[in-house]
Amino acid sequence: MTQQKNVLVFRPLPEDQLARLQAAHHVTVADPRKEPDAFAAALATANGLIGSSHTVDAALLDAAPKLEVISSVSVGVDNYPLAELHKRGIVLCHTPDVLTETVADTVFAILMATQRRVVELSNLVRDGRWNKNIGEELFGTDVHGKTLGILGFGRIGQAVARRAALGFGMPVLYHSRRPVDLATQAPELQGRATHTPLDDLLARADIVLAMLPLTDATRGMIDTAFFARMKPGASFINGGRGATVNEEALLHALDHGTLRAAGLDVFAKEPLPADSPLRTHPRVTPLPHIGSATHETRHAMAELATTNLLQVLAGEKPTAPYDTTAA
Ligand SMILES: NC(=O)c1ccc[n+]([C@@H]2O[C@H](COP(=O)([O-])OP(=O)(O)OC[C@H]3O[C@@H](n4cnc5c(N)ncnc54)[C@H](O)[C@@H]3O)[C@@H](O)[C@H]2O)c1
Ligand SMILES: O=C(O)[C@H](O)CO
Repeated sequence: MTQQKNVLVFRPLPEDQLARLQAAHHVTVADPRKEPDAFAAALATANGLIGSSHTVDAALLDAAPKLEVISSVSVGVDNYPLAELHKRGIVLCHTPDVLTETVADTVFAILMATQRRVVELSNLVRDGRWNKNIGEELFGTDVHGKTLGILGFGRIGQAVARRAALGFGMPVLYHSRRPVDLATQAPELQGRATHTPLDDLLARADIVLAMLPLTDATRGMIDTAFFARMKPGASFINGGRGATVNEEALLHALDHGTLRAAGLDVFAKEPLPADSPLRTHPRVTPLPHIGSATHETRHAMAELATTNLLQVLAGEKPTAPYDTTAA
């Protein structure tokens, strides 16, 4: 039997996963947004943290001197100070793979909605403004057969590429630091996805998808020069992290450049501030960070995060550790 430890749950967990933790450990549930004092008190004795969407910094770690593991209910790890965790020997775990296909579905939904103006035209019907056959000023742009350029050709980027190439006959170009070995990683994309220098990708893609993690290298990477190099009339989709994009540059490209439209699931600041022009821009389809937000997938993420936490607290190797030395 594992020694009982102190676990701090900082975002709601499904009941069955909470019960798994409670069966093995002393568990405190305290959301820092709602119960900052209870959260701070539990932090002082916590051996394990589990949750998501909360920025962990060195000061928080100082207040958690017994911490052995943080189990994030997310695949992205940009909320965590990786070097600090490594220095302090705190294990970080995350939830890759279980959300890949769902996020790829969401990205494809935004892509389709953006190209075919689905939300805008649905609102026209809902608002009682459908009083004649729509004319070409409201036509969309084809998806099938168009060229998709992907930055961030990892698990989710490749899952989107499969939908695009195999389902919609779209040639896929991808840019990454090194070519992906399609023969071993994604054989079905051989001959359908091509490693392409960034300039070339931007000049040729009809739709550019960013599916990047937020790192020092990717923060603000999608800037004025990036949009200026995109093919005139192309669209931009972001399913990765908002802060990889300079949002002023994006707005400028929409209003004064040649960007046709943008579909965004993520923003530099979330929830999107009420005064953000991206909220109401006629050629932006904004979504409230719903990439993985299905009942099945959110449960699978919570289950994997719970398993990771229990494994580390039992002295075992977790199913999905994150390498805190990785750049
Ligand atoms: N919108 C959502 O709800 C949602 C859901 C899940 C994940 N995400 C985001 O998507 C990201 C990707 O998830 P994943 O599971 O595919 O991760 P992954 O690690 O499998 O893929 C990320 C890819 O980006 C590449 N990359 C990193 N830095 C780069 C750079 N500077 N230039 C070019 N390529 C670079 C990596 O080599 C890797 O191939 C996550 O880190 C997260 O931020 C968003
Ligand atoms: O990284 C992730 O898993 C998603 O963005 C949800 O936070």
